[in-house]
Amino acid sequence: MLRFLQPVRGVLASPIARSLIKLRFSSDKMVDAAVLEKLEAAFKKLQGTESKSLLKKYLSQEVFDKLKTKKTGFNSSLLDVIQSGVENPDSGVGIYAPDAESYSTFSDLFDPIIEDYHGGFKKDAKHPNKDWGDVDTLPNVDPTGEYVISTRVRCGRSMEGYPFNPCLTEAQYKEMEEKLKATLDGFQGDLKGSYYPLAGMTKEVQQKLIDDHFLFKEGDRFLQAANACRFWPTGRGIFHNDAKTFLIWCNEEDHLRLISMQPGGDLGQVYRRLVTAVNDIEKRVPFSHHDRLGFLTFCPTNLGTTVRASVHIKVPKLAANKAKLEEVASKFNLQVRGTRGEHTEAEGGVYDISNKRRMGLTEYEAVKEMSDGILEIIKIEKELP
Ligand SMILES: Nc1ncnc2c1ncn2[C@@H]1O[C@H](COP(=O)(O)OP(=O)(O)OP(=O)(O)O)[C@@H](O)[C@H]1O
Repeated sequence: MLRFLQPVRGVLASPIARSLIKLRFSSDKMVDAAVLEKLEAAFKKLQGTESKSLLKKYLSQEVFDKLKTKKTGFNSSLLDVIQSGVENPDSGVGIYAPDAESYSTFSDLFDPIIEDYHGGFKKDAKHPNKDWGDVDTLPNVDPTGEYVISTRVRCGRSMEGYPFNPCLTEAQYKEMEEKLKATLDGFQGDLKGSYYPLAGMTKEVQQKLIDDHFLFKEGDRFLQAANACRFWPTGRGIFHNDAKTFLIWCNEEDHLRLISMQPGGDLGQVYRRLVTAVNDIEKRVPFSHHDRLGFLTFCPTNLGTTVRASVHIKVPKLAANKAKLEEVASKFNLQVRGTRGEHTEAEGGVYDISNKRRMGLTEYEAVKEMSDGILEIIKIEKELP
């Protein structure tokens, strides 16, 4: 520590040096001068943008000063948390947790963002226990098949004992992929399938899987700026059953994404399949869970249930008035995305509409929120002249 502080003694007048000296006796966990300098530059850059991100909204000078010298046991600093939002001022949120400890070390920034995003999950709130509810009670949201093109429910899981993307080593990526592969034989019946590593997959096959909405896209600038794409494509891949109705993404944004999807609006069937698969894999792989925050994920928007239930839906009358569509969606706590997912545009009038909140409610309630909202959206669409 002392050896490290000596070079800055000559510049005691600078705010960076003062912060370091102040913390010298209070904590072993403090960032080095180079990181602090980058952080100061990043904060200045963010202040100079018109960004509408939650990062910009909640990273006040006071919060910044309180957090800028801290780091976690994995050496993650505030820079690791905010760099994606700084690089991408068009981010909706703009922060990621490089490791689980970040949620507490940088709680002065995470907590208000979590509360804002998840509709009032306060810093003293506790996420409810996992509860998939009565899996036989969710409806087909569009029995006539006029509006809903496909339905998908996904959840994220982190393997216990591993940090998130920015802190993973190449060896850990490989190890995690092997661990997943070793469990996949356990799937029975229509969940049975094969694992396809990204390394070695032809570009044509990869692009077809992306175009068909089965596989994550490559080169996501938000994840790249968050330092989440190191050693790509090592340790990344996709498992799917023959019918491509049940899929697992390995080491994209989260360690695992478990996905159930199919054409049409039969949410009940999609949900039952996901619940069966998650219950099955949870018996074989231990997942990171936090007492207060629920299941842990890389992005704070996914904490808690981690569930995003979505439909691809065509509502031409509502789409002709995007403001109205957004108004209805927000009334039902829904999020509207483009056809290829977050940060994309609607193609041919097809929107991806999903539950926005994932914390402070159960898995069942999160999916029900989407279901109720979509039923209402279809009703409004039918009533419009
Ligand atoms: N209901 C749906 N039917 C078909 N494809 C869907 C549906 N919902 C999402 N997708 C597809 O899933 C892929 C991934 O989308 P996207 O990355 O937005 O969401 P995600 O996997 O839930 O993760 P995240 O919220 O972290 O971005 C995209 O190709 C998207 O079009």
